[in-house]
Formats: sequence, structure tokens, C-alpha cells
Amino acid sequence: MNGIHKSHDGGPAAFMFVKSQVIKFEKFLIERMHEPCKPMPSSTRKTTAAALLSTNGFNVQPANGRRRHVSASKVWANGTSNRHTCTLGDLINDINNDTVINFLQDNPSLLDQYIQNYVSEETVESWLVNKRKSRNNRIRNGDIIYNREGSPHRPVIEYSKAKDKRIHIQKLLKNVHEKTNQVKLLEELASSVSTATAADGYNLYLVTEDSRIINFVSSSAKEHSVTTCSQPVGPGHTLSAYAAWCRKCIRIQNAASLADRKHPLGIDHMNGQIHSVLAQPILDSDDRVTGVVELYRREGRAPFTEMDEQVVAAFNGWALVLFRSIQLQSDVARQRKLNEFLLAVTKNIFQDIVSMDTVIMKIMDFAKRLVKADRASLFLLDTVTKELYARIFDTGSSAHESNPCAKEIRFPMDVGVAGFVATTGETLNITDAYQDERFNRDVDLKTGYKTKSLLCMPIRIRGSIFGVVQMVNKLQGTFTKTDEESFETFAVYCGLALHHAKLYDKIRKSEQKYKVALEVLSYHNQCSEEEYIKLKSLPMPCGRQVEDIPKFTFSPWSIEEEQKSLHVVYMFKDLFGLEKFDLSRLYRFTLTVKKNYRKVPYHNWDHAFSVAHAMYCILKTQEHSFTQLESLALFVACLCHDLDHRGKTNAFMVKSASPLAAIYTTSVMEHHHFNQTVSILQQDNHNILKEFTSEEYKTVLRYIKDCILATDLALFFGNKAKLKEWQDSKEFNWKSIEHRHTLQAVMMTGADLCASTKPWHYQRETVQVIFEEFYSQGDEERDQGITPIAMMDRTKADQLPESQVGFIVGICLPCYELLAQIIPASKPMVDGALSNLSKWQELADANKKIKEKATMESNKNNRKVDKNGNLKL
Ligand SMILES: Nc1nc2c(ncn2[C@@H]2O[C@@H]3COP(=O)(O)O[C@H]3[C@H]2O)c(=O)[nH]1
Repeated sequence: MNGIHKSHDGGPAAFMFVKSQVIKFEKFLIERMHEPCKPMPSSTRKTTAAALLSTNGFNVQPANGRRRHVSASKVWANGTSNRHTCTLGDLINDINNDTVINFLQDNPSLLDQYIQNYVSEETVESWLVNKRKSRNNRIRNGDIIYNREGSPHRPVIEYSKAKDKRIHIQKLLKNVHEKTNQVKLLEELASSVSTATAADGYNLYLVTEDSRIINFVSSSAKEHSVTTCSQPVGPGHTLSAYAAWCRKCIRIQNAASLADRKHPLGIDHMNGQIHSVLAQPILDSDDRVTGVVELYRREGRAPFTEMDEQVVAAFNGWALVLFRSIQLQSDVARQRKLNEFLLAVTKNIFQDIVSMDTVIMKIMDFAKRLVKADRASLFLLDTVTKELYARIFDTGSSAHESNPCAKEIRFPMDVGVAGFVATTGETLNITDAYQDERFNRDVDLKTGYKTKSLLCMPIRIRGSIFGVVQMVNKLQGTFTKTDEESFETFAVYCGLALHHAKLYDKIRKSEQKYKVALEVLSYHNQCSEEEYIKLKSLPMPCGRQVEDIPKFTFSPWSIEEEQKSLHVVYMFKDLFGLEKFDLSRLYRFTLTVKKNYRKVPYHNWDHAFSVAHAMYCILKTQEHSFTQLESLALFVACLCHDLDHRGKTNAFMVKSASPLAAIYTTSVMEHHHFNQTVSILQQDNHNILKEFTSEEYKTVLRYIKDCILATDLALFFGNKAKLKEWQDSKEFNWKSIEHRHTLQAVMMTGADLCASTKPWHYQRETVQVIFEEFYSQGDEERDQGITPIAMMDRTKADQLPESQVGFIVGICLPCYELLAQIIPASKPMVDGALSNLSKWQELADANKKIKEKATMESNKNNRKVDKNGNLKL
């Protein structure tokens, strides 16, 4: 049939004939291509027939009387008369598979037109799917299957199959987002690009972080034996190594060009069957080549075109966006994971610090897990001997956890990788230890363990190198940049934990020292057995001896020194009885309290005794106003309220930065007095509260604390104001705990200042010792360059009576007057204070007169001298 021309005279008959043939042709296509579309409308058929004829050189005249001419003089077949194998005439005459195939092969534009106008997109896509399926499933040469069976994701194929593309893309993205495994994504990309370019298969390679090595990762070929696993990036090796090096897409058009000198190793053992290759480097967001996708077509296939190259480049562009997003995502995930890990480390290390060794073991264990190392070691720096040492050395067995190496490993601080890191402060990531000249093989020789990769980092405390932590042998591959970064953060925590552990060790040691000091102290501060036996042997005061004790006017100075302790026991017994108290404990407690008062002029045992006595007097008048625990607390508190007083005020303790002021921020000395009270109660055979229930014990201690703190004169004014308000408004209620406790606080002040209520000669004597203490503090302040207040300035001793007037009027009388309103039996204290006030007033007035006289005298003398000091004549 070659070269046959068909001539038509044209006319309606010819047109009708062609139209009928078009219907046949259409039917043919429907049958062959399983096209589920509707048959053509007749108008379309007409147009198609006309188009068919005209496209192929026939002149078709319209049927409406005007001449429709179908000219057969045109030879059709892509403009060349000698290449066509089948004409429309042939087709029309003898329509069968072969003729149509031949016809369509020679006239692709006709099928193109038909598909574009009459076939739906879905149908075209399903044709494509079917076509690829059949191609991929075809086994060529009987040995290599080019379709990766079981491949989990074939996005392009899935995409082409999907009815709703939008939903499919969402699914695909979700899928992608869930994948943080870059290799899997690259495989997917390679698979997609392979499908898109109709490649017969692909190989995927990844470049190491240092951009030096390219490693084979996977292939679409099921049984792919690779001979070029790992290659240096650069020319002279494989095609992928070369593509990674020159960072350009390389297209090989024929097998012969594969073994170029730039890439003599080609792509691998399949070279012989490969005809065309397209190697595309994959760049990441930092423009670094992360891998290479190598697409290939086998013999018999058309080589890759520039169009394929563009498709691959487009895929690579999208991959870049995708990887950037994945990179960010995985960075965030990694950071979160690291944060969680570090939080766990911190909790674990800080929650349960027992010793430095425990911390070290924990650190090593965490570090190993962090970078997936086989072993870990921590060498501490001995700055004295300039050595690195490890008491706990990771031998790989878990035995070291419970039984650290008895023998310490020690070596000079500049030996080996650890030494290099310790001296330079640099981090080292060594992929092959035996290739590194800094590596010290001795330890391997001793242990028989083979070191391969090493990650070694300095541990710093406050900027100075404290030690070196070493991770040995990454479980898979070598330590990465990410390992280094994570490990660097970890090293900071490590430093903190070790610093903490070091401090903890120090604290533990000083705690032990403190315990020893306490033992020594309590031995010396406790009453001796002799003192106890002696006191016990003394007869308890009785008869006339005790008549005056409950009187407010009773003077503590009127009894012998050694009788005071006995009187304390007497008063205690008198107030509370001995049913609940052990007498021997009471003796010991009293004697030890006495011993713990310093020999300062005023705040000494005498003062403690007189305050306890004043409270005894008040309590004797109020036997049922307070609970037994309250009364007990008031009396004991008075006895202990100035324990270990150093003769200095709170203000002085703060100003002189005393360690006590560092412990307590307010009522410095009062807190210390209470603390001393508890210490004495805790000593052997001293706990006078032993018979109380633990609840009662806690309550008494709480009351004692409140009472002792109330002796801080700074708190008196608030307490007095509250109590006065209740009293003035007749609201004071004995049943109210708050009212009672405020009253107790004011009672403590009243007892503390009781010297101001005593007969004049006792008051004068006491004030003398009070001021002796004040002046001694003033002297010390002056030595420290501080000007003391007038009351503490011995050069202003003449102001004392005036100062006493102010003290009694401003503090003592308001206190006693208020107390007397609530506890009328305490009225003698008011009287005593008033009496002393008048004495001090007299002295102050006399002083004033003397001063006035002196001033007058001096003025008189001044008048007798001229301005130059010379006597006027
Ligand atoms: N000026 C003056 N101060 C006193 C007198 N009696 C006690 N004090 C002060 O009042 C304080 C009460 O609390 P402290 O016992 O700690 O210390 C006491 C002394 O500093 C006194 O008679 N005159």
C-alpha cells in the first residue's frame, strides 16, 4: 500500500462515507482503549470526520449544496511522502488492529487531537497508570526486576491515581511531615523522579557531613549488588562521586561515555546493561550536596533528554523546600528531645546526689545514651600533679556501677586524645583513632578493647577545665556533628553537676567537722557531773527562806550565786510540780542553761534568773489564767531568753556582719537564743519535756519560741499597741488565744525589764552594768570607725539619768501600766518603776542644775576675757 494515493471526486456521498468510517474508528478506539466515555454526538462526528479529512489533506465541501470536495491528491504522513505506511483510505477500506496502529503511528497528531477533545483527564491518567504498570512489571532479560516491590510510597503514581488531588496532596504532606528520616524521603524522591522521567531504575547515594565521602544507600533494583559502596567525593571514581563533587547534573547518553576518566568506575556492576544515566546532586538548604540520585535507562530505551534533566531539577527544587521544612522540624524535635533528656539528666543528677562517684557514673551513663556510644570515660584533672585520672573507668561491664575500679587510672595531662583535649580545650571527633597520632594505644593494649571512633570534650567549671569526657565507639558509624552539638550542651550540664557534686562533697565534709565541733562544744557547755551532784545535794529553800520569793520586790542579787540554780528548780517545782518532770533532768537543764550564759556585764545568768523570777511572780498571781503549757513556756523562755548573749545589740550584729546575722534576717539574737534552748533540750538527760506527748512537746517549743522572740524590744511596740486597743475598748478576752498570746508577749517584755521595777539600789546597780555593756559596744563601734549613739558613748555618761527617765517613761511604764490593767496583781511593778523614775528624774534635774550652773560660770568667765582670750581689766 506504500505510496498509494486515493483520489476522490468529493461530494456528499464521500463525506457520508468518511463520517461512517469515523463512527467505526470511534468504536474501535472505545473497544481498544476501554474508554468509558459517551459516544460522540452526531454533530461532533461530522466535525471530526471533516477535521480528520482536512487534517489529512482532503478538501471537504459543505453538504448544503455548495461543493464539498475531498481531494485525495494530498499525501499525508508528517509532510514526507515516502515514510507513511498507511493512509486513511487503507484504514477506511480495511479497518483492523494493525491498520489502525500503523495509521496512528504515522499520524500521531490525529490521536492527539482525538484525546485532547474527547477523552477525560481521568481516563488519560488511568491509561498512564496502566501503561507504567505494565512496563514496570515486565521482566526484562529475566534477571532484574525494575519495580521495587513493597515500596511503601509511590507519590506520583498515587497522585495520578487519586480522584481528589487536593486530599491526596494533604495526605502526602502529612506523610512527609511524619517522616523525619531523611533517607526514606530521599528514597521517595528518587522513586518519584524515576517514575516521572520513565527511568528504568535509580540508585541513591548520601554524602557524609564533612562532604568527603559518598556512600551508596539504596537502589530501586531488588537484587542490587554494589561494588562502589563508599567513594571519595571527587573525580576519578564513580559517576555519583563526580556529580557530588562538581555539584552539577550529569547526563550520560550512551554506555561508552560512562567510563570517562572523570568517573571511570561508572555507576556499578550494572554498567554493561545501562545505556543512559542521569546523576543529579541533591543540595540542602545550606547549598551543601547531601546526596546524589542516579537514574538510568537500560539498553533499548531512548536516552535521557534535556526535558528529563529539567524534571529532575524541578524535583530537586521541591525536595530542597521539603528538606528545609523537614530539617527545621527535625531540629525542633531533636532540640525538644535533647531538652527532655537534659531535664531528666538534671533531675536525676541533682535529685539524688550522694557522692562525686555516683554523679560521675550517672553522667557517663547518660552521655553514652545521648550519643549512642559503646563506652564512656570521664577523666578529672589533678591540677597539682598535672595528671588526668579516673577512679571509675568504663570497662564495658555493668560491674563498675556497683563496684568502681579499685585502682585509679592516671596519666600525664598531655598524653593521648584526652590529654590533647585537656591541654587545648578543643573538642575532638575522631573517626579512626588508630589513624590519629594523638591516640594513646596503651589503654587498648591493657584492656584488649579496640577503640575506633572517639568523641572527646573538655568539662569546664567556671571557665577552667575540670576534666575530659570521652565517648568511645559510636554504635553505628561515627560520631556526627549533631552528636558533637548535643554533647557540647550536655557537657555544660556535666560541669554544673560535677561542680555541684564537688560542693556537696565539701558540704558533707564541713558537716562532719561541724558535728565534731558540736560534740566538743556540748561536752564543755554541759554541766559537769560534779556540778549536778553538788546542786542535787543542796537542800531546797523552804520556810522563811521562800517567803519573799513570790514578791516583785524580791531581789535576785540578794541570794548567793550557787543558790540561784536551786531557786530556779524551786520556782519550777512550785509552779508546775514534779509529776510530769524528772528532777535530775531539771537540775542538769538549769545548770547547763546557766553555763551557756556568757560572762558579759548585763545579759548574763543573773539577768536570766531575775527575768525568770519576775515571770514566776506574775504566774503565781495568775494560776488559772494560762494553760499549763503556756505557763511552762513563759517560765522556761524567761530562763533561756538571752542564752549565749554576747553583750551586743541586734543592730551591732547586723552592722558587724556577724555570721548570726547571715543566718537570721530579723530578731537575730532572739532566734539564736531559741536555737540554743533547743540544743540544750536535745542534750542527754536535759530534756525536761521528755514526758510530754510529741504534740505537747511541739506546742511548748512553739510557745517558747514566740516568747523568746517577743523579748526583741523592736516587737514590743506592736504587741503593746494591739493589747492596749483591746484593753481600752474592753474587748480583751482571756479566752481568746490571740489575746492571751499577745498578753504573754507583753509579759515577756515586762519580765525582761524588771530591773526598772526593783528597789532603787538594785535598779541603780543594774543600770550600771547595763551601761557598762552599752559603753563596751560603743567602744568597739568607735574602733570600727562608727560613731556610737549617745546611750552607748561613755563620753556622754552624764546623760544617763536623763536617758533612764526617757526609757522608763517611754517603755517601762506603758508596759507595766497596761499589764496592771489586765493583771492587777502586777501593780507593784508599776509602783517600782514610778519610784525609780522619780529617782532618775531627781538625778537628771540635779544634773541639769549643775550643767546650767557650769554654763553660767563659763559665760561669766567668757565675759571677763576679750575676744583674744585675755582677761579684761
Ligand atoms: N536604757 C536602758 N535600756 C535598758 C534597761 N534595761 C534594759 N534595757 C534594754 O532593753 C533591752 C531589752 O532587750 P534585751 O534584754 O536584749 O536588751 C535590753 C537592753 O538593751 C535600762 O534600764 N535602761
